[in-house]
Amino acid sequence: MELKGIYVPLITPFAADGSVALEALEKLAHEVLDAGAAGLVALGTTGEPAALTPQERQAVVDVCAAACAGCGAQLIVGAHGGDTRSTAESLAALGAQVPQAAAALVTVPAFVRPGEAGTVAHFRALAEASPLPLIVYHIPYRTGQQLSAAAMRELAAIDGVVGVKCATGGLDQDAVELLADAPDGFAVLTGEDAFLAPMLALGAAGGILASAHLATARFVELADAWQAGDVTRARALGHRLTGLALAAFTAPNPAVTKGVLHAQGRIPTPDVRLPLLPAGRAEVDAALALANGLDH
Ligand SMILES: O=C(O)C1=N[C@H](C(=O)O)C[C@H](O)C1
Repeated sequence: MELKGIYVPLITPFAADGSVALEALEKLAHEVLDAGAAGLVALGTTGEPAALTPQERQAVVDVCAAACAGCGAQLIVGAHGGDTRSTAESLAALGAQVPQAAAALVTVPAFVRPGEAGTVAHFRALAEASPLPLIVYHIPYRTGQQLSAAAMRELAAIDGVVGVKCATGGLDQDAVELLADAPDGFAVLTGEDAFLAPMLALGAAGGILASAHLATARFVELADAWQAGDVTRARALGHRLTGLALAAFTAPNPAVTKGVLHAQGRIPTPDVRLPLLPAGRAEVDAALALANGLDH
């Protein structure tokens, strides 16, 4: 199993009555897969998993699993828990629900700040118990826990840990150090939309990117261009996509992406659930203009 390319962490569309719009989700899933995405991420940050009921989360995973199965794409599912025991329970439940999933995307424990050694011990315990391979979701501005390149190498050495999603707010020294000598069979994916191009240039395997909803084929083309070593094409495309990637994050994710998808008629409402608020008109219009200019 190789993790490579562009994975779209699907938003969760809501109907006007506030329920999850599963038909719209299914349509969106097919749209991004038809545009060349390597797979879907169900219940990523972008899917607002904390605001969904357990039943809604299950339904979202089922829709994404069916869409991936239909075209041989990879399914990655977010698994969340405040501690090791509850995260292991979530992973066991996921393994029973979608044993065919390529991996579970597991956040570094948030708020607790267990230190690097505690984080490694957490993933070692999870990997031993998990029915699914694990991708470490490293996002220190949400979790409060930094990871050095050395710690990421320790994680990469654990059997069953198959990759890391680096979302560190930029291109930092630890990612550069890790990619300079990337561990075999360990996928470094970026979760920092505006830094996709430089991360690919350094050898990242791909990305998990909310903004890839809005121009999926172009993001796929960018990843393919770097893989093929076509630097001229990759650089030009990377520059064009950077504007869209930045515009998609001018309000807390996924508000702008939902606003654009709604304006394009692809989801029934732009609604997000509290504590998120909908994006403003100006933010949506700016991203919409860029997305329409790139065509999805
Ligand atoms: O859904 C995800 O997973 C992503 N999370 C990041 C975040 O919102 O912090 C952004 C990235 O584009 C996808």
